[in-house]
Amino acid sequence: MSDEPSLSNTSDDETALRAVTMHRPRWGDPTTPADLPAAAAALAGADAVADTGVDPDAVVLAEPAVPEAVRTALVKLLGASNVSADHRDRIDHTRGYSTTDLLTLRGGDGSDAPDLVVAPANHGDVVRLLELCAHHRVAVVPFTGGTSVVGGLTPQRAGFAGVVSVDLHRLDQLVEVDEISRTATLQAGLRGVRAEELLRANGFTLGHFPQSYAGAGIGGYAATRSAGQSSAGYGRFDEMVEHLVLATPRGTVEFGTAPRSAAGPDLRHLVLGSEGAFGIITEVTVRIHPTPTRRVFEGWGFADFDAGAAALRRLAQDGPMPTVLRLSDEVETAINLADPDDLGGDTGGCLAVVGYEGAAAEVDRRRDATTEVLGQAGGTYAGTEPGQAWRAGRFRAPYLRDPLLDAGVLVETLETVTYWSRLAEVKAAVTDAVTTALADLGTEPLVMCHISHVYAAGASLYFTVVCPQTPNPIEQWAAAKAAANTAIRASGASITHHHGVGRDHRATYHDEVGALAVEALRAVKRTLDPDGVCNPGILL
Ligand SMILES: Cc1cc2nc3c(=O)[nH]c(=O)nc-3n(C[C@H](O)[C@H](O)[C@H](O)COP(=O)(O)OP(=O)(O)OC[C@H]3O[C@@H](n4cnc5c(N)ncnc54)[C@H](O)[C@@H]3O)c2cc1C
Repeated sequence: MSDEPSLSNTSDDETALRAVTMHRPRWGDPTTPADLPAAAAALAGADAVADTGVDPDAVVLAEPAVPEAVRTALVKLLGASNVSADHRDRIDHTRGYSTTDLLTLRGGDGSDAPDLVVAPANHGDVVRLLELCAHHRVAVVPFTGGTSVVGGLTPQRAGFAGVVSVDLHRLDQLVEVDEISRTATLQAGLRGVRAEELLRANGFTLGHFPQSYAGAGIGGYAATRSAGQSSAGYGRFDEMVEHLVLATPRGTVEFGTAPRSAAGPDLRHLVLGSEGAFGIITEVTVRIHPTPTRRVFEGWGFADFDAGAAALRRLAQDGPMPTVLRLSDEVETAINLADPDDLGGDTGGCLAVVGYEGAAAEVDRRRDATTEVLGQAGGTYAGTEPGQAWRAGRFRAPYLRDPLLDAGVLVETLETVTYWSRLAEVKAAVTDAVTTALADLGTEPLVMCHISHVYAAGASLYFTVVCPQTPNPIEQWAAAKAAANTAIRASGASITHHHGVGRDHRATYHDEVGALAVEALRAVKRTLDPDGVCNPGILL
């Protein structure tokens, strides 16, 4: 390699990030908002009117509907300071962080606000509050970081005596580190950033860094089968999980007794991805790794997306595997939203970001071997600067959505996963469907795509869509998303690789798995949650 790799501990990397308290409808640390990049203003169109939406404090909420007896019992169980009907608390637990969620709240609609926000201190509290809510038919929404983008925090209210959001932030302990087995037991309310801090103090990393890292947490990762940006090296979150503890209205169930077992089906996978529909995950034991002593992030250029995808496939199938492996298509390479200063810059072709983490000698060995494969596959080494720039900006990128929405730009993402043999077809079908749907509304979009999670058999596709807003951007996005869902299903891909099902994907998910499978899941729900109070309308 011509340039010396940097061992990075810069102030803007994941080791320096602090967990922040987010306030809907804006992202991240309120003291560090993003400015609208000058070049992005043009994306809004000539008629755009700047609008930051209704002040959240002015959003009108219904009187809390939970029966007084339930509220009194919750106060007795958790203490008055952990049972809140405060306006700001309710707003901050209203829906998630999809663009539709944000636009709905910006429009002054607080109709999905929970009646109460409660904060249990431990597993026993969670079991008891579930029993109580089941007895009184009050719907329960588990809340870890609140960053769901699929309507996972918007339960069905009809038929229930009220809705309680269970914020798990007090379950924030690193329970145990088993250095010999290299596992750690984490309470579910731990935010990802804090979990990493605690593990780092013990010489370990979890290696799970989703783009929502500033907000999301352990319970949410497990409940949604989250995938972090280092999935090539560390795996998806569901692949890291050894053991889970689930609180249900009928008591406690534990899943996972050994690293591999032939004792029937692997029941951990009933809970991973269950999105609160079967109960509340209170504790997760995960695999951990020694803190890396070397990190290198670099860029590779490819003539086009197909050439880049073929190179990634070679690595995924025959190795070696870097820790981070992602490929932007031509449009995303040219329009780099993660680096606002670079907006509009056109380097041509496609950029791949390749990252390595681990012990120094092992990183060097893996990097040399990967370099050889990528070179043979037609890649051009672009130095460490593009990789470092991506790493430095990756957790800032979500901040950009707020000024874009303020300026009248519609921006949203969607994702899917398919086999390598169908990847190009699925990419083209989704791009075409979204483009046609939005162009029909007079708002021709930019549709960008990248691969960020690879497997021997296939890869995920992640799309970012940007266009001027129409007067009704919620309906506008609904049209685009419906077209994308149809294209995804018609091309045989899955409705989601890592965002999950929630309410938004429920119908398409049921179509994907089939009626009998849905019936089987309903039977599980009936057993664990006979009154159906656990996140009703989510997943099932
Ligand atoms: C800007 C942005 C970037 C994102 N990037 C990524 C990414 O890179 N990778 C990725 O995988 N996802 C990403 N997401 C989606 C989201 O962050 C993930 O789904 C994440 O795993 C959710 O974690 P959370 O702690 O915020 O969960 P929450 O939003 O609190 O909950 C998610 C769902 O799980 C349920 N739930 C929460 N906690 C529990 C629990 N303890 N037990 C049972 N059910 C529970 C909730 O009721 C809800 O249905 C992104 C979202 C945003 C807004």
